[in-house]
Formats: sequence, C-alpha cells, structure tokens
Amino acid sequence: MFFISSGGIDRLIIFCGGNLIFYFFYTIFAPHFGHAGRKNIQTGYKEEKDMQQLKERILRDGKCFEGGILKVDNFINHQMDPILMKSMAVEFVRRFASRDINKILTIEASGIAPAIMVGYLLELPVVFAKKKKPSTMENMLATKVFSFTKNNTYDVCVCKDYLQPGDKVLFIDDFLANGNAAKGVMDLVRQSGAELAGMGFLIEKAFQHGGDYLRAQGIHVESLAVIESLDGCRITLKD
Ligand SMILES: O=P(O)(O)OC[C@H]1O[C@H](OP(=O)(O)OP(=O)(O)O)[C@H](O)[C@@H]1O
Ligand SMILES: O=c1[nH]c(=O)c2nc[nH]c2[nH]1
Repeated sequence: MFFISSGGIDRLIIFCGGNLIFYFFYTIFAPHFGHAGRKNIQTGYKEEKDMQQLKERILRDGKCFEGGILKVDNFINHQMDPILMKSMAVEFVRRFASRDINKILTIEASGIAPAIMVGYLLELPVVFAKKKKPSTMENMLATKVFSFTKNNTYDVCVCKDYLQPGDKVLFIDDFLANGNAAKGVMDLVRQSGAELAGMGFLIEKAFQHGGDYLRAQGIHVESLAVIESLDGCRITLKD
C-alpha cells in the first residue's frame, strides 16, 4: 500500500496492492451498512413478508410445553439470535412504515431485545415498562398485568416523563397470547394521553385470542409468525 500526496490532502491518491485497504475500510464501515437511517431502512431492505426464517426456526428449535407454551429460548428470549432479531425488526419497520411513530414501547423482559432493534433502525427512543416499581421512580403510571407464563400478577409501571401526551407509540413484544401484557400497555398509553400507533409481536398464539381482542379494538396489529395450535405438542403455524 502506498500513499502519494500531491498538493496536500485535496489530492490523496491511494494505491492498493492487495486486499489490505479494502479489509481496513470494510472492517470499519461494514457494521453500518444497512443501518444508515430511517429513509434507507424503509426502502432499502428486501421484503420478507412471510418471515420464513422465523417460521423455520420456530419449527426447528421451538419446544412445546403443556398448557400451550412454546419455548423459544434458544433464539428469542434467553439465548438470542441478533441476526434474526434484526431481520424481524426490519420487517416491523416495513409493516409499520405508514404509521407516524415517535417512540417504541415494550414491557420487560423479553420485549426489550426486539424493541431496541426496531428503535435502532428507526432511530427512535425505546421505553420499557417495568415489572417492579423502582424506589427512585416518581411520577409514574401503573397498571396490573397477569403473566400467563409465570402465573403471577405484576404491577407494571412507566415514568410519565417517558410516555407523554402527543407521543405516538409503537408497542413491540416477543409474544402475544391472551393479550394481558398488551392490554396493560393500552392502559398505560391511555393514562398517559399518548396515542397507540400499533402493536407488533414476533409470535402470536392465535388460539389464545389476544389478537382477536386487539384487532377488534381497531388496533393495527402485526405478528410475524402466528401459531394456530400447539395441540398434542405439535407446532402448527399459519401460512
Ligand atoms: O399476551 P399475554 O398473555 O400477556 O402473553 C404475552 C406476554 O407474556 C410474556 O411475558 P412474561 O410474563 O412471560 O415475562 P417475560 O417478558 O419476562 O418473559 C411475553 O413477553 C409477553 O409480554
Ligand atoms: O416464551 C414464551 N412462550 C409462550 O408460549 C408464551 N406465551 C406468552 N408468553 C410467552 N413466552
């Protein structure tokens, strides 16, 4: 590699005798390709309407448990696959492209990973509702949510500073089952005076009907994979 300068930095000519310089620039800039901002994101990605990757992964790695629970902790909510997570976030960005959104909202813990990916792509702040009230939190909005997987009711709260009138909120979560978490979030959004722009879920379990309720409320709901049944511990996906 040679650097030949003629007339100062305005004429820097780089000769590259191999792959070294390419490697150098690629290493620095590659992580930013495709993340460059909202406009590029909404138009620049290949559409993956059917989310085939996610469906294949559910069938390959998902494990079914008694009581209608699908365990996806190999790639979504314990160990996480960031590449798949990014593809799913891209798909949310595409599906909610027509919506005016200024904030992403989720509920801890498992919603945080997909929500932050969406917030990153849209360059928007991400707020997560907490399941334990921090002693330092003042000015909070609170509601109760029953957790189907943990068989427990939580006081879910969010600080009023981060959810305000005028906010246009996209709620993102990993699962939609009975819709309890989503209903809790609707209550927090209502209390805050913000507007709910939509709700996006990685996986909807249609047989628990939370989605029917939300859609009947006129909410724009998008689920990337829909499980029709886990009967007999067999995973049946909607096409
Ligand atoms: O539609 P629903 O019946 O409310 O079920 C969906 C909710 O359940 C899961 O949370 P969970 O309570 O298991 O906590 P986690 O986020 O800590 O995994 C999931 O992350 C959703 O928030
Ligand atoms: O990992 C999970 N599997 C599930 O089936 C489920 N339902 C609600 N929340 C859930 N989380």
